Amino acid sequence: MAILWNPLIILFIVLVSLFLIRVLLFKTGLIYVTNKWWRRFEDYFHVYQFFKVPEFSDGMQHNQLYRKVSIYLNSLTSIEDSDFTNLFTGKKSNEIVLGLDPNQVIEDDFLGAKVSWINERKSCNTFVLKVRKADKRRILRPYLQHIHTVSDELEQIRKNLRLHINVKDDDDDGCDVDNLEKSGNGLWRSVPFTHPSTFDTIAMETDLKNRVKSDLESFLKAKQYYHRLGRVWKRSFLLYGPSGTGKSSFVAAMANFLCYDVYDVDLSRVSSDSDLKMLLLQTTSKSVIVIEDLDRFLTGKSTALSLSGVLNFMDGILNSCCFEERVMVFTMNSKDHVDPAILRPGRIDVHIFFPLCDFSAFKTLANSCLGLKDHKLFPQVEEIFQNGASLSPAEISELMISNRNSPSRALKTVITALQTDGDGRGSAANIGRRLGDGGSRKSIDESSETSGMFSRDNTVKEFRKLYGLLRLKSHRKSPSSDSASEQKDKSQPFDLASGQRDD
Ligand SMILES: Nc1ncnc2c1ncn2[C@@H]1O[C@H](COP(=O)(O)OP(=O)(O)OP(=O)(O)O)[C@@H](O)[C@H]1O
Ligand SMILES: [Mg+2]
Repeated sequence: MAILWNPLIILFIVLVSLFLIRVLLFKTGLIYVTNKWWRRFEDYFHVYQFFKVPEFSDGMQHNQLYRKVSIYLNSLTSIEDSDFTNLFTGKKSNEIVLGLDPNQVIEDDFLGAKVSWINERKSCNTFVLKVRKADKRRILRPYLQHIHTVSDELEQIRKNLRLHINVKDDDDDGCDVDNLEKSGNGLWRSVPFTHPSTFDTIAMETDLKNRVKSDLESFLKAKQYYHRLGRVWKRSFLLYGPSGTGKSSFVAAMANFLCYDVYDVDLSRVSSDSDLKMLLLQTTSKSVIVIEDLDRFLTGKSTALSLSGVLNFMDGILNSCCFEERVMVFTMNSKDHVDPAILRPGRIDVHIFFPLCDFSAFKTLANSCLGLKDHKLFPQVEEIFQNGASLSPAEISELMISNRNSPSRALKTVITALQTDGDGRGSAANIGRRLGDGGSRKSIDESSETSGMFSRDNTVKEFRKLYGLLRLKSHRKSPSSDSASEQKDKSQPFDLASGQRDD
């Protein structure tokens, strides 16, 4: 009998018992029952305060806080641990989302305090927040602020982006505008914006891409900064370069990155300057406003719009009234024949040149279109690029995509195309024939213009100059050489303006 009082034996029995209790609690689910009892027991020692968030106010106005709380609660992981909850299909076909059930209670932790919410469904739907009185003063305000922030972020992520296009009442060009959703008092029609382009899918110099991304990121956070400077919180970009170099895809990537709607202004459908103003007035914040091929429009014969109408659209007084949190993007094939007033410093914040394909862009395309990181034909391709031959990324990706079943054949086709093109870039007709009607080169003029830019001798120098990198470098080297205009540029995160201004 004395052996039972041996301390080692006692310790052994205690450990085994604890182990068995643990197994019993966790394997059977008794742990949940115990937790529940424990919480009920704890509740007896606390005083609680309740806050109601009704769906509607007394005047039957929608309570925005109710919507935000709902978004927030449905995103909590603790909803998965509830005794029961609703399952719904999400926006994507394979997505399943959790949703609170009527009268369901859900718990949350904030700054070390435990709070709970009841999804009350009576005559008026209400969320009831239960907070310990001892914690109320410390956590209530920051907790509600936290709910605001989280729900705003979630809304931004889940937002279904839309593409808005401007219409004329008497549209008779075959575009069935009646099937599109009306927006902005009927001047705009919209469709879901589902363009898959992202910054990852665009073949572009990495440094430049990162600069654009960080420019956009700092723009998103810069509301106070812009206001302190007395500037409207907007940013404008000029994307220019030969056809098929990714300008339109880049606009889509920007919109996807920012999670902004796109307003695509078709100037040929605008009948007067005041029409253009009305269009601008009816855009919403958090949007990218795009005018494509501005050079073509300005050098065209349209009499409906004046140059000053376009300039006012870009940065007129109207912008300061209703132009918060918007990004404007203009695309052009060339700046050459554009009125200098459009290009004057300060009119458009950032100028980005889109060059023809170089070897580095080629490798990005080979990776994305063919899944090739390296290939024995790459050195040959590199040599051809070094000799000055170039096609647009659109032309090269088209050749790769149509031969995607055989990467070697795809590369050989690209090599032949580059060799045929040579360093003259003059045979636009050939390329057009090679690529069929979809060939993206638009005119022989454009090709000769670009061959000048990328002549064999000064490719690298011109390339860097066009990206404005030389200027950025010199800024870094000589901060003391501040001219008035340089000072102005420093107020911007960066400026990729190139061409004459840099010379
Ligand atoms: N830099 C690039 N990276 C990846 N794909 C590209 C790039 N440039 C063009 N492409 C591809 O080529 C096609 C045409 O590109 P996009 O329409 O963006 O060119 P663009 O510069 O707007 O031409 P345009 O001046 O004729 O309007 C798209 O399918 C796009 O995916
Ligand atoms: Mg385009």
